Amino acid sequence: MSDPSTALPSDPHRVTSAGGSTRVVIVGGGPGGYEAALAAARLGADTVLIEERGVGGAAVLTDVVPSKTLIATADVLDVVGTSQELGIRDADSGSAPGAGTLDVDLGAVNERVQRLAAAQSEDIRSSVRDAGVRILEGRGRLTGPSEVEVLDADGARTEKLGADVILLAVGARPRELESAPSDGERILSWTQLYALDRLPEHLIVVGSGVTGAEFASAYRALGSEVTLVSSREKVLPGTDVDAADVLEDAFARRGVHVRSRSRAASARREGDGVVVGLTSGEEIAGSHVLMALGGIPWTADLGLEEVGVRVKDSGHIDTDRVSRTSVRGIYAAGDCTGVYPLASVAAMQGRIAMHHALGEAVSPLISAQVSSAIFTSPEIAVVGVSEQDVKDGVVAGEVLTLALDTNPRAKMQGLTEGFVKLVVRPGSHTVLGAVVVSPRASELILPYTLAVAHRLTADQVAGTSTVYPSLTGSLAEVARRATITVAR
Ligand SMILES: Cc1cc2nc3c(=O)[nH]c(=O)nc-3n(C[C@H](O)[C@H](O)[C@H](O)COP(=O)(O)OP(=O)(O)OC[C@H]3O[C@@H](n4cnc5c(N)ncnc54)[C@H](O)[C@@H]3O)c2cc1C
Ligand SMILES: NC(=O)c1ccc[n+]([C@@H]2O[C@H](COP(=O)([O-])OP(=O)(O)OC[C@H]3O[C@@H](n4cnc5c(N)ncnc54)[C@H](O)[C@@H]3O)[C@@H](O)[C@H]2O)c1
Repeated sequence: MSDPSTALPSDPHRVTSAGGSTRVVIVGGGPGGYEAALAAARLGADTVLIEERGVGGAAVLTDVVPSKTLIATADVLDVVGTSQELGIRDADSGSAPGAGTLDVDLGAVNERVQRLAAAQSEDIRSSVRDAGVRILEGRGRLTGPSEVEVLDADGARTEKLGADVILLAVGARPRELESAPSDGERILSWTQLYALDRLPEHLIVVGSGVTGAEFASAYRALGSEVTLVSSREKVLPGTDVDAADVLEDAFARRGVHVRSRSRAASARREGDGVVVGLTSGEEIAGSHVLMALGGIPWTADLGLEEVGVRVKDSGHIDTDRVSRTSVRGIYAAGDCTGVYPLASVAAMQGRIAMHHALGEAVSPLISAQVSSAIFTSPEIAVVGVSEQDVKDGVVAGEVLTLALDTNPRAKMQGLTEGFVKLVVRPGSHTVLGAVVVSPRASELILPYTLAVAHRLTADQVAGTSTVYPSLTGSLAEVARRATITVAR
């Protein structure tokens, strides 16, 4: 997909209601839906948001907010657990502090997680309502190209809404294996983890995508024994290979057992624990298993086929870069489109849809400018063109990497893991992409995201003042080296 950078005019053929303001109906109240609702209301549309489970969506209630809140606790323990070199000792034993000497009250952690998620959901509900959006509880379903019905929990229709513009932002749910049905106690999906009140003794995590890697990292830091069942050669398929290597080393150092090239075939309860069967016939015993096999879009019973909205084989709704579906007036955003399953992208797609539908000029989604982070220890953040794109000949680029252990601040903080990688265009040295692997990489990636979005050159990044000592010094330093090396 190529990404034009110029703004597109709004759809000149878009439908508007006769007379009054445009009627917008949004199905799904996650980031795709609620950000769209806020945008539509601000643009003067008569806006209704239909949500079945809770405003904020899975992002706020079960996915992003809960996982990152849990990880906040895990991060503290990870720092403490690697603080021996900094001279920190356990007061009683004098030994290195860590999982063995510190206790985690998982009940308290999860109580905090759930409180925060509920509060965040309520905050969003209030801002959406205050913006003038009507919020309806129930399940939305298309009954025509400009009509949506609302069903209650028993499937009875409570309302039928006419719409000039419809946005579908229904998200996705965890994929399950039939031979490993979750029971909410020991065989768990990621949405069920927060009901645990005691730390699993031995958590088996199946799936080494972003979700599996984040939970494996977090639960190990919290003190569980962790086995990660990875179907691939390396963890985090599709991520920068050097970053995946750093994470595998970090897992090894922290005692996460990675079972690479292993596929789970089943999971069952046995006694006080679980047994995960691999396709090889081998079995792994643990106290709990987390199935992290990716998501399935909630598109099956949405009336899409009847109305003619084109759906891919995967169940995702087919959209273009301004979030239009194949049916005029119907837009889609977020995980149900499968474009880039991130909360930040869902929100962007939702806003873009509303701006387009309501007559504002819009910039289409530019995937090459999307930054994302994996919240493991250390974190991995990426933006733009990857080294793999360069190797595959998709883009001409030069790649420079600088290990973080040369950075003075990293030395002071005792950081040994991580690096900064920059991809620049040969000749112009325009910054095309970057990877940062370090604590708080999710924060450190922003200067590179700005550089990619605004086509800054490595010289401009290198010439920007950085604080001494700071990890950002390495962001400028690798850019400096890029200009010298590439110029040669
Ligand atoms: C464990 C985990 C951690 C993640 N961490 C991050 C992260 O750190 N950063 C990041 O950017 N992304 C993260 N993601 C991805 C992020 O959660 C999703 O990309 C995001 O939730 C997508 O937003 P959405 O609006 O498309 O859907 P959702 O957040 O899934 O919301 C969709 C809503 O629609 C509702 N709905 C569904 N069908 C109907 C219907 N028929 N009628 C009414 N309502 C309906 C659902 O109840 C749901 O509330 C994470 C994902 C997981 C699984
Ligand atoms: N920090 C973040 O931004 C964040 C965090 C979590 C998820 N997400 C988003 O959610 C999306 C989905 O991530 P995910 O990790 O949930 O799903 P995924 O589809 O990326 O990964 C699932 C993994 O499970 C493996 N798998 C499938 N069946 C298996 C089996 N039987 N045995 C062993 N392994 C098996 C797959 O090969 C795959 O590698 C990501 O692309 C990401 O955008 C983002």
